[in-house]
Amino acid sequence: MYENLVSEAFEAMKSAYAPYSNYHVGACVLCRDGRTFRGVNIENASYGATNCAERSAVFGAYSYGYRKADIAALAIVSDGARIGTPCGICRQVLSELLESDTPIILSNGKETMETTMAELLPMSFGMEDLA
Ligand SMILES: O=c1ccn([C@H]2C[C@H](O)[C@@H](CO)O2)c(=O)[nH]1
Ligand SMILES: [Zn+2]
Repeated sequence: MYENLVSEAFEAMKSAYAPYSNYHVGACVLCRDGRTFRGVNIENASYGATNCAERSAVFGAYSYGYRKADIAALAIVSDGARIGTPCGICRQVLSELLESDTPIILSNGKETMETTMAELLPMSFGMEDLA
């Protein structure tokens, strides 16, 4: 499943800007109307200013007016030795910007797995806690 989405994420990964870590990540959001939004990790000499690929991709979709109900799936791929999973900051951001059961496909080209935000960040903090 989601072979085309994973392929597009790998295509995006070629544009990753990662001169410090040399760890390249690509992501691709699939919207329910078929549109896709790519993202890559973009590093900075001020390391903390780095943006991850999955946040870049989801921010792209949101920038065109798509919201979590419009997002069908997210692929995140990397060139690491093992499958990369989203960092803590991305888990927090994605838990608000994706439905908890939206398929998230992770791959490093050798292995592929599917997960969800419900699995990646159980008991998450969100806007309902601010009521
Ligand atoms: O899920 C992840 C994990 C890490 N990175 C990026 C951030 C940084 O550029 C590099 C090393 O942490 O990988 C992502 O884009 N997504
Ligand atoms: Zn991240």
